[in-house]
Amino acid sequence: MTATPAFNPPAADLPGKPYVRPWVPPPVTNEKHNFADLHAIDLSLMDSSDPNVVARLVDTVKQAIRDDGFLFLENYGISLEQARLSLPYMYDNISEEDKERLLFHPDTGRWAGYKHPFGFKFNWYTREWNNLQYVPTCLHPFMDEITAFADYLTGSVNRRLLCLFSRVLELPDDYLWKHVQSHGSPSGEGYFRHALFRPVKQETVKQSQGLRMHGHTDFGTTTLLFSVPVSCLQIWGDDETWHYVPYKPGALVINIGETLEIVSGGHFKATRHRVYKPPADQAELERLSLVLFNSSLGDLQMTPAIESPLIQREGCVEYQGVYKEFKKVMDSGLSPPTNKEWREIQIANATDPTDTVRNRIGADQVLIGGKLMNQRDFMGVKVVLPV
Ligand SMILES: O=C(O)CCC(=O)C(=O)O
Ligand SMILES: [Fe+2]
Repeated sequence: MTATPAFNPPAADLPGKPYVRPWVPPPVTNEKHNFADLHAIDLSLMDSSDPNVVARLVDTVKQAIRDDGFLFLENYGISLEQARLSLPYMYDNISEEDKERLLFHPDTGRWAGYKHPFGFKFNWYTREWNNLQYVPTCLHPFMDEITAFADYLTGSVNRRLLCLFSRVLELPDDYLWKHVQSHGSPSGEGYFRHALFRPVKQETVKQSQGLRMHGHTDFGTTTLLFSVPVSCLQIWGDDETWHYVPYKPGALVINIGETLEIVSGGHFKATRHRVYKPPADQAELERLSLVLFNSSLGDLQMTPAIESPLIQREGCVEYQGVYKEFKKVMDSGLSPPTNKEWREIQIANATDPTDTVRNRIGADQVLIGGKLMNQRDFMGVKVVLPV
């Protein structure tokens, strides 16, 4: 096979573009305990002319998405320098007027816009890509780079990943890309996030018990996160405890979303993860977070791709979370929510870890086998997640 073209970003020094200093990675933690051991996938092996190399790659991917639902991706075509991880610092120049005008309103079922609790988040949806009016003015000079970057992540990296996942399901290479993934902007119906989190006040750490985002699974197809040195992302292991995701410079952390868990009939695992305070030696560091949340077509019925020879041969797998709960809904004769209904109701009802009213036993929480769980019901689907 011919080699996949590498990312070729627009120049960073075009006339009129403000200078942005390169990103200086903060120090890694000295903490060694309690880190997950994840599979690493070299995406460039997909282009190998040796069919055995490609077959081994598909096998490794199969194991990683069944075992962990999280994996590292390397050699995917973007170098660390090209990623321009400093661009989020441009939000330091956002005007007060833009902050207010572009404030996000999750009750719409979308996380679009700007949020400023402990640092900031800016989420890019189709509306933001298509209309500069919804983009902070201070970012306008960088639209070419930000768009090209998200386009490459979606159209090249995610497309190749979905090709590998289609092969695991023994379906045609473009199956997931054509029939499941949404298209139409650099993030399709999903979104791209720039975020920079400042050190959290002691009072907030106490209120949230160290949590920054509750245990959850992502709604979409795949999530692509840039690996960053400040360790906050944790995954729920088979041992039923939380483990930090280690730092792998330049790698992408890939996580499987609920849509793929359901489409694969539970063969892929939408792993539960959360955002927690970093180890003590990183408590005072800023944390960068660049993430592309890929989403499926909004009107996709969340059901397994029964034409998959893997599913036909081995049946569906009901060992965990969301697929199992969707199956209960289908077995009772009701039709499960569409993808859009499913993601929007969850976004509109999301709770913050500092919400001391909802985050209590008897409100959103229950004890199951001695473990504290969030238990909620969305459109007849029961969602039980470790806190
Ligand atoms: O910021 C991160 O590392 C991950 C956030 C996350 O899991 C999410 O927003 O779904
Ligand atoms: Fe997530």
